[in-house]
Amino acid sequence: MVYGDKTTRVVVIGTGFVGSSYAFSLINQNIADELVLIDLNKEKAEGDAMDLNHGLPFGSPMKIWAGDYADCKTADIVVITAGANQQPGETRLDLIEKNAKIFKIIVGSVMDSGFSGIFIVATNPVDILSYATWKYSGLPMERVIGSGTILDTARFRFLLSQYFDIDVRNIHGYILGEHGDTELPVWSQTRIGSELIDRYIERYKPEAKKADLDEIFVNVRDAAYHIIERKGATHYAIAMGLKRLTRAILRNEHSILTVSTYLKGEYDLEDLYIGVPAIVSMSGVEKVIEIDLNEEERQKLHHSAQVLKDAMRPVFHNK
Ligand SMILES: NC(=O)C1=CN([C@@H]2O[C@H](COP(=O)(O)OP(=O)(O)OC[C@H]3O[C@@H](n4cnc5c(N)ncnc54)[C@H](O)[C@@H]3O)[C@@H](O)[C@H]2O)C=CC1
Ligand SMILES: CC(=O)C(=O)O
Repeated sequence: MVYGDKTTRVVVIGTGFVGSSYAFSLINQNIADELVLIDLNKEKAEGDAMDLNHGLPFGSPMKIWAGDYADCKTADIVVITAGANQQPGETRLDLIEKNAKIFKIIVGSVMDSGFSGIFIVATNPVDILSYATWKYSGLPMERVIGSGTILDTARFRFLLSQYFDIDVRNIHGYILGEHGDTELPVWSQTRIGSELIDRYIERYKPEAKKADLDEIFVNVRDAAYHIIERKGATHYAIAMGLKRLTRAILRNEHSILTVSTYLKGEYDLEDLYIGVPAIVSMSGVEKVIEIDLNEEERQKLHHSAQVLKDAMRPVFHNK
C-alpha cells in the first residue's frame, strides 16, 4: 500500500444497490484494510456489514463495520453513493434538487469529523454533485473526484469489443462530457490495438457501417435507461468502476481514467465538473489530459458543459 504502514480506510455512504455492490467488489480485491458502511437506514448498513464479514474466510483479512460519521476522520477515501436513483423515464438531471439537499448534509457531516482524505462521488447527477461536494467540503479540487464517464467509457469499450470481436482490453476510446444524455464519443481518437478505428475498419473490417457505430454509441448513452427498465437499477459495472478508481488512488497507480473533475481552462472550459481523461493517483486528480478533439467533438463537449452549467445554476448560484 502506498500509505506505507498506515491502515487504509474506505468509508461508503449509501449502502443501496451501488454502495453495497461496491463494498462487495472491494472486499474481493484486497485493496483496503478497513471498510465502514454508513446509511440513513442503519439496519441496512448493519445487515450488509454482517453479510460481507461472513464472506471474509473466503477472501483476505479486512475489518468491516456499520459506522457513523466520526469514522470518516481517519478515512483515506469517502465514497458517496447515497441518494435517490432514477425511476423509469427519469433523467439523471431530474435528481438534482433532492440529491443536492442530501449532499449538503452528508458532506457537512463528513467534514465535521475532521476528514482530510479524498471524496469519490457516484450519486447522480454525478458531475453536479461532484461540484457540490467540492463546494460544500472546501477541499482542494483534486481531492474531490466524480465517477464521471468511467462507466460510459467501459460500456463503449465493451460494445466495440463485441462488434469487432476483439478483447475489450485492446479497445481504447473515451466517452467525455456529462455522465448523461449529452455525453459524446471521441471517435477521432478511438483505437483498436494501436490502429485508429477508421484505419482498422479499412484494413480488417471493411463491411463495418457508420450506422452500426452510431447505434453502438446510442446504446452506450442510453444503457442506464435500458437496464433500469429491466431491473430498476444499475450497480455492478459502476461498482467495479468505483473499485478501479479506489485502487488507482490507494495504490498510487497514476492511471488515466475518465473521471468528473474540475476544469479551469482545459478544453476552454471552466468552473464545472465534467467527465474528461485525467491522471489519478494517491493525490487524487493529478492532471487533466487534453486529448485532441475534432471540431464536431469539441462543439459537443462544449454543449454538454453548457447543459451542466444551466442545470446547476439554480442550485448553486441563484439560491
Ligand atoms: N455515477 C454512475 O455511473 C452511477 C450512479 N448511480 C447513482 O447512484 C445513486 C445510488 O443509486 P442506488 O444505489 O441504485 O440507490 P438506492 O436507493 O439503492 O440506494 C441509495 C441509498 O442511499 C441511502 N441514503 C439516502 N439518503 C441518505 C442520507 N442522507 N445519508 C445516508 N444514506 C442515505 C438510502 O437509504 C439507500 O440505502 C443514485 O443517484 C444513482 O443514480 C447509479 C449507477 C451508476
Ligand atoms: C444510473 C447510471 O447513471 C448509469 O447506469 O449510467
